[in-house]
Amino acid sequence: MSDTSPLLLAARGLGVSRRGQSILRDVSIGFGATGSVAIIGPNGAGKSTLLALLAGLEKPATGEVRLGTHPVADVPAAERAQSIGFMPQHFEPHWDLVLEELLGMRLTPPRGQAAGVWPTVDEVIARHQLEAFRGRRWSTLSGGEQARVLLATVLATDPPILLADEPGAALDVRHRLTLVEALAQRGRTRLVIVAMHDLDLAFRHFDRIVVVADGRIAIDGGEELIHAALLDESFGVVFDRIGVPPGVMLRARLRQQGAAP
Ligand SMILES: Nc1ncnc2c1ncn2[C@@H]1O[C@H](COP(=O)(O)OP(=O)(O)OP(=O)(O)O)[C@@H](O)[C@H]1O
Repeated sequence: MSDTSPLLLAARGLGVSRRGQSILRDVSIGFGATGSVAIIGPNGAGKSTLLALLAGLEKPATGEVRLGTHPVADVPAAERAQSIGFMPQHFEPHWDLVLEELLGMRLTPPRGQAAGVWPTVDEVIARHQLEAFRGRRWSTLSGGEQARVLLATVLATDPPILLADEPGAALDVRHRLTLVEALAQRGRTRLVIVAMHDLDLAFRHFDRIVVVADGRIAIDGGEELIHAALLDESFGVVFDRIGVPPGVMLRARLRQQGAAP
């Protein structure tokens, strides 16, 4: 997408191989300081790997990720954690703490930083409507409840960049919609990059859609991509575009089911 503003996060020529298999190949992509970006693509396409590289949590075999003007690998971990909030697909804390303790640990500012700008545990609990879980141990929360808590902890410090790996996967329809709307809204003032499988929500709510397929960026653009034939090809299905004013919705069919009824 054409944008002349400086990039906040940029990847150039990323390549990753695991067990002799190429997982990402020559991936280059840049993101400005604001925007909501949905990363979509079939299972195993490389979405999580790309997010982990962008977060500086993994190192590529080739290429580089830059956070502002610095290679992300050179940014000290504490500073990186301040700049990039990362919500992984799976998270298990080292200790099975109760929510209040978990938030307390997360909300301790790094040494030398004033505590005043950080929200308190009570503020975060109130903001994200987590009162019912305050005294509950992590292991006793359902998958959807854990996802909500995780997001609250990641957002607590208001990082300029939020990377989230399928944050809505375990959420019921209302919570998923609430979450996606909140992430899209956040993209107006911050950079939000979300790997997700719900194409309908991606196209309806996000500014930019990046399709990763077979370790490459297959398409990168705006909502007009919903009409791209490459979308069908990337997912290996046939999409029917169904008019639902003001836009269209995708309904997938398996290719071997033949032509349209
Ligand atoms: N540690 C690992 N060792 C070997 N292969 C790996 C490892 N991590 C990931 N892979 C492989 O890399 C490929 C990309 O994985 P990745 O998790 O990035 O895909 P994804 O697009 O996020 O998939 P999904 O939608 O299923 O979450 C997959 O084939 C996966 O099996």
